[in-house]
Amino acid sequence: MLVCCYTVSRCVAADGADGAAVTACGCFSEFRLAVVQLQVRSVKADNLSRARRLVKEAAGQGSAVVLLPECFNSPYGSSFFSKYAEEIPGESTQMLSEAAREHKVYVVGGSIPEEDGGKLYNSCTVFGPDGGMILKHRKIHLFDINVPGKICFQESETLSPGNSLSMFETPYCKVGVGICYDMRFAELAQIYSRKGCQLLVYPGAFNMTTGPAHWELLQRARALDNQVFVATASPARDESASYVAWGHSTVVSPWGEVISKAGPEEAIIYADIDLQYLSDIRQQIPITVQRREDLYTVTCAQDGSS
Ligand SMILES: NC(=O)CC(=O)C(=O)O
Repeated sequence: MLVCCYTVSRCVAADGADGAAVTACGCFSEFRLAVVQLQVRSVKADNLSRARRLVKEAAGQGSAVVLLPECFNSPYGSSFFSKYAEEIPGESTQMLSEAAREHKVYVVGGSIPEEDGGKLYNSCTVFGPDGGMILKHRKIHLFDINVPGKICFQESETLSPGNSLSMFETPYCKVGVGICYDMRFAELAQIYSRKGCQLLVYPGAFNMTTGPAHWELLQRARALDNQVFVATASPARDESASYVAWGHSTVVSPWGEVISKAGPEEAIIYADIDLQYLSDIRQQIPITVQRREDLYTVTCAQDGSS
C-alpha cells in the first residue's frame, strides 16, 4: 500500500487531541485529514475489516478526520447495489461508528447502498469521535450518463435520489458533503461555501472515461470558485471489475492546487488542512465580498419590448 503525505507545520492541540493545531484564541487552525483509497472487492466482510484497519492506521498518523470512498462496502455497479444494500444502522455503519469511537476521529463513511422503505439510495454517513452518527447524506444527483462508445451508466435504474443537502461542524471546520456526481453541480458547492463550509468532501468513483477528463479539473474548479479545500475519496482501481474506478483520490487547496494525490492503487493520503491559509487567500483575493448580487438576475430583452 502506498502512503502519500503532504504536510506543513503541525502540533498537538492544547486539549490533547492529536492531529490539530490551535491559535492563540483557542480555535483550531490546522488539522490532519486522511483520505483512504480502499481496494473494494466482492467480499463485504473483507471490505469492512480493511476499511477499519486503515481508519486505525490513519488515526495513528494523527488524523482528525478520515474520509472513505463511494461504495466502500460493495463493488460499484447497478447489479451490486441491492445485494450489498443495508439499512442504516446496519453492519457497515456499526463498523464506522466503532472505528470513530475507538480512534477518536471523525469518520466520513464514503457511501454504501442503503435500503429504506423498499427503495435504494447511495448514502454517506458521518460519525463523530464519540461514535454517534452526525448525519446521513443521500446522493442527490444520480449518475446517469451516456457517452457513446465509452460508458453508459444509469444509477436511476436502481437508486433513488436523496432530497437534502448535508453539512456538519467539527471543532476544526465546517464540512459540506456531496457524493461523486454531486461534484459536477457547482451550485451545491456554492451553497455550502456560502453557509460557511471550509472543506467539501466528495466520496466518488469516477471511471476510466470521466476520470482522466474531469476528476481533477472539477475538484480544482470547485476549490478555486469557492475558496475552499476539496477532498475526494475513490475506491482503488481494479482492472478486473465491471466498473473500473479511476482512483487518484485527491485533496485540493483553496488556491486550486493539488496538495495530496493517490495513484490508482490502495493508499492513504494525508493533508494538513490549514485554515489560516484559507483566510489569507480569502483576504488576498476577496471575491467572497466582491460579489455583485445586485446584478445576478438577467432578464432577456426582446425586440420591441421595453
Ligand atoms: N459514481 C459517479 O457518480 C461517477 C461520476 O460522477 C462520473 O462523472 O464519472
